[in-house]
Amino acid sequence: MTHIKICGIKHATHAFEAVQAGAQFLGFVFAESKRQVTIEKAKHISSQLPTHVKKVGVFVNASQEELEHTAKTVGLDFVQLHGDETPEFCKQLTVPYIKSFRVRNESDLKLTRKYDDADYLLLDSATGPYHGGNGTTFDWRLVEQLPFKKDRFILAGGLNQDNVKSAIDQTNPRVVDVSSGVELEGQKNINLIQSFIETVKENS
Ligand SMILES: O=C(O)c1ccccc1N[C@@H]1O[C@H](COP(=O)(O)O)[C@@H](O)[C@H]1O
Repeated sequence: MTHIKICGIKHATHAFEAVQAGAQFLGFVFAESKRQVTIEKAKHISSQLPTHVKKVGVFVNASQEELEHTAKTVGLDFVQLHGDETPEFCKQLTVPYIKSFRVRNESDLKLTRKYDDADYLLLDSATGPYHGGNGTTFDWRLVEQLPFKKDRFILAGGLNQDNVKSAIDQTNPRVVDVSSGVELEGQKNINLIQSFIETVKENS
């Protein structure tokens, strides 16, 4: 079964609806972004969520101190790293981590081999001005060359209710991760969150 991560949560109601619909992971963006939340806000939302829901903090080139402090304060299960964090940096972390890769070609996939202690490896699009959350897809055929086991594979980048079935059929990820694709006019939309989750559940 494919698990679901709804990322860019800023409001408790969106978190509750996503969990009710069946999301297993929720993401809070602490990196600079239109989806950025404060530690206090994320902690407030996170403290009201069931323990089976995995809380993920999204960061870009944060220090080890910031990652670990935020994880402890908010009660994060994972930190998700979208910057230039090296394998050596990641190995020192005392919190479980997801490493993100911006995929253009096969050699981008080879980089994943260096992060052998990552809990999950997330493949995202390289198209767009931001480190993530661009709402663009990459060539899913590249996933055929995946150099790690599918049980650690998170597919991200431009997913939405219309393309997630073919994304799952083509790449068979452990987790699908969506942010832009469940937003309307820059805000999370409960109907889009529900229909994304329903589509994944029907097709995995
Ligand atoms: O969502 C953001 O604003 C963001 C900012 C900085 C790094 C990562 C971010 N989001 C992550 O990007 C991918 C793809 O998102 P989308 O569905 O294409 O919008 C996903 O992993 C988000 O968690």
